[in-house]
Amino acid sequence: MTQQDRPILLVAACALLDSDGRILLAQRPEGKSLAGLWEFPGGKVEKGETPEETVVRELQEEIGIVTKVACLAPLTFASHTYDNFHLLMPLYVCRRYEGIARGCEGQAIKWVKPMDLRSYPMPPADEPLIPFLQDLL
Ligand SMILES: Nc1nc2c([nH]c(=O)n2[C@H]2C[C@H](O)[C@@H](COP(=O)(O)OP(=O)(O)OP(=O)(O)O)O2)c(=O)[nH]1
Repeated sequence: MTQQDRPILLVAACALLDSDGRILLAQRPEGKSLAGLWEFPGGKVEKGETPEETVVRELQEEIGIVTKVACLAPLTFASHTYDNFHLLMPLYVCRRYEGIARGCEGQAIKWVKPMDLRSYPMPPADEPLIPFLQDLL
């Protein structure tokens, strides 16, 4: 695939924080691309959605917590070329939400201290995001 043929894929993701300043990571399930890697909850921005609405929806669907657009603060973004698309992924931080996080789609989840983020293999697009979280927290 040449650079010209590669579409930009807009994915919105979120660093959900607990009161101890730990970050929620979710493990990508078997059968999906990048299976087994640890990611920030989120997903593709669907037609008619803002990225913030995507995050609110995905957090509810995947992690079972309820939050609001106003509770999301933009932190940074990932911009990374994969084989079949170029990923553009805004990363939000969310500290205010209701409910207890769980893997609603059977995926493993983990609350991780900022210092320990590098112990969890992440998609290549996510690597440059780690220092932003470590500086924030
Ligand atoms: N949610 C999320 N996706 C990420 C991260 N890093 C990263 O490269 N991605 C990629 C993986 C996927 O290609 C895409 C998110 O798509 P998705 O999660 O909505 O869809 P999906 O699992 O069905 O993905 P796919 O099997 O179609 O590739 O963004 C991340 O930290 N969080």
